[in-house]
Amino acid sequence: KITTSPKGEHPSVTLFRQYLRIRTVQPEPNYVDEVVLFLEKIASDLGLDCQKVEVAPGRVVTILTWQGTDPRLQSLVLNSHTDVVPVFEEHWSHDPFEAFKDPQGNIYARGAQDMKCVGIQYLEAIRRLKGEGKRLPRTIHLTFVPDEEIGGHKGMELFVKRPEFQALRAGFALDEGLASPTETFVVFYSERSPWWLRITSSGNPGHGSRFIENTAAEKLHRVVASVLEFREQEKLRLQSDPSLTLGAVTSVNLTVLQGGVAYNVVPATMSASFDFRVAPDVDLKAFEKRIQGWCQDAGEGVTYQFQQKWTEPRITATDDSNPWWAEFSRVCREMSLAVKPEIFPAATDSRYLRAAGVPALGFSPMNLTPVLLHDHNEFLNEAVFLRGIDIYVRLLPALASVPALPHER
Ligand SMILES: CSCC[C@H](NC(C)=O)C(=O)O
Ligand SMILES: [Zn+2]
Ligand SMILES: [Zn+2]
Repeated sequence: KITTSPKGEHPSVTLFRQYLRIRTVQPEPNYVDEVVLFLEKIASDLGLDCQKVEVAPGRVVTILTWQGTDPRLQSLVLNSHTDVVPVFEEHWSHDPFEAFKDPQGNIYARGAQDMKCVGIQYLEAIRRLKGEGKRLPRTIHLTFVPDEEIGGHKGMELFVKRPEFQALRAGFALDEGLASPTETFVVFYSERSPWWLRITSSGNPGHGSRFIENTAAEKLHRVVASVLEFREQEKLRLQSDPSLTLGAVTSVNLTVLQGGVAYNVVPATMSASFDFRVAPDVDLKAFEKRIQGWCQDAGEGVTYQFQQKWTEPRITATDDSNPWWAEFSRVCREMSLAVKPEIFPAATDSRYLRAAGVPALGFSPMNLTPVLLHDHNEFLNEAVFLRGIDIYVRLLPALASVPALPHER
């Protein structure tokens, strides 16, 4: 239920704190009982249409819609995910699901930055615009999706394949970005492709006291060395060129090692798992060949399998060839917001939207804020949160008024 504001608190902040108290925490987020009801209540308060699409059992996408005045035009999609990552409660100074606010206005909660703030900011901007009697040409759909934090496989990945998504006729989308510790805001126009792969090495087994030839461990060591050498090169490339950001290079980490049964038994197989994040300008076929080469060079019986392999990186143009970018950047200039376009270093649901043909920008309007997503003591200051609503109050009318594009005429 939505209560009245504590004395002196802005009602948008109160609503934000209520959303933060809903435990949509992975791995068992409660979507259906609480979030959907919470969003339905807001939809009815704001006079927005509300539909629910259950993309997988218990996995509901809730869509709130503000109809535009010109039904021929494609819509603006404002996406946010409703789930949050787990917490290590003992490392938090306050209960991460209490949304405690300190005297400086810092609101501590899991999801304060990632990304319950953005979901409420969209809604509160629309509340204000509707309150001013505004009508906008393009329809605005707010999509609240499940399971982003575990890859979106039972969330956005399924949703973009559904007829209900087609029916939204999305022309452009906003989705999450990252906080920025400086005055400058960051906006993300592409993402790196997650490639999660396990390299398995097989070799001769035998007694641990002997010099067994051609062991799984020796070959695994060789391939791991090749991967880590590549890692070092990319790290140096990033460090030596100040124009590059993390998202612009390919990173890799060795994250899991498996194998072995006993100290004195040389195992027949061992494996190493890697989290690669491939930059969007990389030729993916050639990159896979390179991985194949590292395996072959390590010796017979070294193979790889993908656990996750994204092969559809897309870039949303950040020049005036993209009318959505032109409007976005114009509003930022008018508001004197410094904005830096970057490639998102990790993966968000934007990748599914872009691959479905919808240009998308990742933008969470949080400057002067340390980057604490997935970290202990995640917080957002209420003044920064409220400023974000002001920013959407300017952005949404501009984006929802982009004139008919050539394919819409
Ligand atoms: C590949 S699906 C996992 C998604 C997750 N997203 C974030 C933002 O951490 C990641 O990049 O690891
Ligand atoms: Zn997120
Ligand atoms: Zn996250």
